Amino acid sequence: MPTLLDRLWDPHVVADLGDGWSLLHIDRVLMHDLSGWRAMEEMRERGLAVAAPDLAFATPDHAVSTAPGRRGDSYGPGERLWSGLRDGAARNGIPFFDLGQVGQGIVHVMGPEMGITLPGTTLVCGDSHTCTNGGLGALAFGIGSSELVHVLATQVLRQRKPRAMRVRFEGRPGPGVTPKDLILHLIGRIGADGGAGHAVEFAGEAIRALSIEGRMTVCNMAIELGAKMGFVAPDETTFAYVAGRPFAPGGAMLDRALAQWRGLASDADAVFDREVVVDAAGIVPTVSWGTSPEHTIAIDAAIPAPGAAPDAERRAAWRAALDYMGLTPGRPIAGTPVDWVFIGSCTNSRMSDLREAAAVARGRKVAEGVRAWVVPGSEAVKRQAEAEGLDAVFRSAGFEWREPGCSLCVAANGERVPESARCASTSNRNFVGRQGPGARTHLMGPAMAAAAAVTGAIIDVRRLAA
Ligand SMILES: CC(C)[C@H](C(=O)O)[C@@H](O)C(=O)O
Ligand code: SF4
Repeated sequence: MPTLLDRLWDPHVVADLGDGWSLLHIDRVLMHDLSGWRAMEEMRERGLAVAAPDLAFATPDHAVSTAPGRRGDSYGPGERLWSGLRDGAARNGIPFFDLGQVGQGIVHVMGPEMGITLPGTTLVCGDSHTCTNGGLGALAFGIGSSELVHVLATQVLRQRKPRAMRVRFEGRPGPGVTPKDLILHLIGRIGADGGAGHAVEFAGEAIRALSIEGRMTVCNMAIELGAKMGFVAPDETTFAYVAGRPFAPGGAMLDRALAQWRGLASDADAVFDREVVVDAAGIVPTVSWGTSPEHTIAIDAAIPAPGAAPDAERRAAWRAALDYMGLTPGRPIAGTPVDWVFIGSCTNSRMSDLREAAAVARGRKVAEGVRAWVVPGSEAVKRQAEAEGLDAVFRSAGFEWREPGCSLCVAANGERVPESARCASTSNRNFVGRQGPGARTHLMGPAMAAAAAVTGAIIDVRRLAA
């Protein structure tokens, strides 16, 4: 009767600490320039050694400039974080993927792409979107700074086993409906706390049909459901993705791994603490209108009125969100003009995302008065996109083609959407001030964001003539 959560969790339990707590072995640690740098500083101050440097990996992503020709010191305040991460990694014998090298990128993009993330592994990072790696069937989750120091020093971590939740996307979504729409729709339906206290297994026909990149987009936003962990059972699609990657096992090791990985699934009679079924065929392109990822609506819907909120608390939240976003209830969300477009972030900056956006941008022009950025998720994505000529497609349409990093997703590197400007964004959080003080964010998928760029407004990409 075990669930996939049991099969991922139980083999990693080093000790049962009672009351639902376990001491877990951690198989992989990823570090970025904000949390990773700080953890290694603390290790040094306390005279602690890294227990297993060969299981840890580091790359700068948050506080580095993404301007063409950037260097580690291009963004002044980030220079210390970039060099601190580099020096900390060197001191501890941890591989560091520097700017301009394959392996550099948003930490959740580079882990899977380098074969660091493997099915069945426990993987942690001092970053809430670590759940992205669950797209490969890993038990991956974000941890706090003291936990990160603990893992680096001991390779184990004290954790409470979450409850098991399954979301089944049944049926197949229609043309023009992307993984981002699946997850935005789900969060809109069950709320930003819909997965709180749970680990979410994403399943069903629509999930099985997704590429690994699509599964990562879905798992990326598990945290926006309040779940620290989200994952998909690995299958042949997963195994084909992993094989041949730089840090993935090969030869006889791969055969042994595959034999194990094939067992990573929930039993047919597994019992979940919570189960949600979604009709994927009924989902249309979805966008956010407010300041929480649960504030999402179908592209053909009207901006909601606070009076329609389910309770008093949310009525107040909706009112404040509409005010911040400068939107009028009752008006269609489609047709809302945008000033900025951001295609990037660990949600949607991989090859499939850029291909999807480029297909819309090809032969079109960014609307007048709109600034549109494409920020590839990693150096490898950037090189591949350039090899396919996607950078040229974007550039000739008037998009800016930039260097890999988090950039406008969180505005931690000096890049920001100006105050009051409205941005169509492929990222995962539309919080107040997230893309810059006073900036207004609308979450959507890459094709929808590209469509907003070329029309100057939020629009149903399916209405753009081919
Ligand atoms: C800065 C980092 C710790 C943070 C996170 O934990 O997610 C960031 O990546 C984000 O997306 O808000
Ligand atoms: S791209 Fe955005 S969500 Fe992802 S790690 Fe960077 S800041 Fe966090």
